[in-house]
Amino acid sequence: MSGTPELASLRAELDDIDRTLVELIARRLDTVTAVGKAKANSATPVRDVERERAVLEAVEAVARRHGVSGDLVRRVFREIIGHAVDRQSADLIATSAKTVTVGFPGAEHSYSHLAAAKHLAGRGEAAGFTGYGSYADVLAALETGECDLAVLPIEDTTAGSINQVYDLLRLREIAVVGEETWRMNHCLAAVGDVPLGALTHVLADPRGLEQCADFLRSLPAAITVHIADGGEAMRAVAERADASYAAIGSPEAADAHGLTVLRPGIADAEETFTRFVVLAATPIEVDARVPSKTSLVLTTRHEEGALLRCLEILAGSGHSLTKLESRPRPGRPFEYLFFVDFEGNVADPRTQLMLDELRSAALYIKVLGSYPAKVTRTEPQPGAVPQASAEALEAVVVAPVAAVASKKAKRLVDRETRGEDTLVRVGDVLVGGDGFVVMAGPCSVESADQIRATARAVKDAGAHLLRGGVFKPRTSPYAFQGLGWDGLALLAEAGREVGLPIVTEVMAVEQVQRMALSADLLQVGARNMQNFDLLRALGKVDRPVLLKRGLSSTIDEWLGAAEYILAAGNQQVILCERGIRTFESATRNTLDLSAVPVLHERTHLPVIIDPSHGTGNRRYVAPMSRAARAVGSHGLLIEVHPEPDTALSDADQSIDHAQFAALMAGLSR
Ligand SMILES: O=C(O)C(=O)C[C@]1(C(=O)O)C=C[C@@H](O)C=C1
Repeated sequence: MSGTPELASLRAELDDIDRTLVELIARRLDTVTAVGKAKANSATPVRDVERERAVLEAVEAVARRHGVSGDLVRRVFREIIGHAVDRQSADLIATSAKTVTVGFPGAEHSYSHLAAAKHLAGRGEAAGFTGYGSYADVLAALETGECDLAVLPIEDTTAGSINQVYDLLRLREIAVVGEETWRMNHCLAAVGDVPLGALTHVLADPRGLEQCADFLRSLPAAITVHIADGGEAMRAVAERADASYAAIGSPEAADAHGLTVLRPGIADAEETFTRFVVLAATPIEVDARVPSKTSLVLTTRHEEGALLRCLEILAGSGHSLTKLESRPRPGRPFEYLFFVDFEGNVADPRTQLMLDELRSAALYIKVLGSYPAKVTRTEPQPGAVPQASAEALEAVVVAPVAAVASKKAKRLVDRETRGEDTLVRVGDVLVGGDGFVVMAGPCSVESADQIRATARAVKDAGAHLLRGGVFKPRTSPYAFQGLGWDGLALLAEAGREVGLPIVTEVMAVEQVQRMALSADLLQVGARNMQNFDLLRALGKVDRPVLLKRGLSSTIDEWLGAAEYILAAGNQQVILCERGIRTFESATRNTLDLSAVPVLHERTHLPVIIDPSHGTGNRRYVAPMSRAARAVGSHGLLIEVHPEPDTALSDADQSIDHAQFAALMAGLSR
């Protein structure tokens, strides 16, 4: 150690003070843990904002009496109290004894790595950390089980939201299980104590460059070099060992690579925080006493004021919105989906009720998860969530969620839940309400020529959607099974050519995501009506679903199947009556047209009729189409083929182009 004996003795005294400070922090943490246990025994919420404010005011007053900056002491204590809340929350959440593996984007000592380490320290769990090359790579590691948790940056207070992460959250089957914040304290570091004027290159990640733009303008001679993250920039500068190269990153990364900090705190904004999401393969249950947030993805209905209605449901039920982010809705230019964060917990029956209401007001909802909140309002706002009474909280803790849910008599499909008719938008076509929509095309897509010819013919006759099977559930395994994905490409191309949205059957869970990319309406066939895994998977995509009635299903079973889709988040369901099995053998099935008025009474969902399967005989398709219209259905699904007698499937019930044109003319009479 360098310096005079006096300096050495003063430093020894400082070491002693620092040790005492840390020992006192440890003692405070022990007491905080005991306070947490006392709260757990008395159903008291973990967070007490009033108490925190009192603690901060008290320590600030002490600081002032000793001539110490009140602001400094407030900041230090905010960190300490934040950690106390983490500890108490973690004690209420079941954690495993094993070492948790955590994936993060970038190199060691990147901000994501630092935030991940901070988060795991807050949970009091042993962890191993692995850096990955991209956000998608981190999530792939989570999905394969290589990591238990993933930590990704999602927004920062100067450069805004990280869209790529929002898009991944929408697409992947992952849950948000936590959040973390990190104060970005960018510094400039190099291999030695070089004057700034001697620097020729500054390495940094794009967001770091954006956040330090003003500072960088003071180094006009230096070229900026984009690197994936600050940790990697520091590593590269250390490895290069060239004094004219500097890096922007955290002081922790500079330290770890033995670099000299040339300038600390170079970010333009005084305080830049980044918020990170913590992700896992499955959601967690958060104890009702832990201050929690819930994240979800939402698509609004095509009605005026639809977003406002959703926000009113949140606010009206006492759930404070903490973030609303809009992103483009894939496949729908200039339409948006919304990412919503609010203070609340899906384990709370009040939040469940609010979500049920939201589900029926929105078109599509995907709940990403509930998790202990880190970023909450510190000051109570006017109109903030009223503090729940002790009895109410006790009720939350005691009432098992399943018991509350099972008492619910109303379902999302029920008319009582939603008075207005649901309008389902398919491409630019609205199904439901007063409209009458005709979907027509071959039973199976057989060739490019066949589907193109029929697409043109049905369009010219006035059809609104093009149908065509590509995966065919046939009674015999030896019958034509459809052209598969190649067929879908032909159908999509034909639909595009004539300007009609397309509908086709999805048969398996694995097909759902891929099919949703090109089909405008996903059909569930009669044989799959109670394939609950398939229904749940369809509930998780933002694409409308055409749900055919099962061959031997009652109306109630059919609505139960639709409920699976709605309950999983997707409210865009059209029901399709296609005939049921009865003793009558004069027709292939018995077309139950009485289902239409029954359904109008019982559900808000649109219902259409398939007279082709319903009768199995082309002679009856036109009369039953007229009857379907008369009875109040919202549309038709009709099989049309250029040469029905040569059709590879359902030849008997297909009509040709001229017959379809006549049918359409007959409908308008
Ligand atoms: O006093 C409490 O209830 C505590 O749990 C302690 C403490 C703190 O660290 O001071 C922590 C969390 C609460 O929000 C308020 C204060």
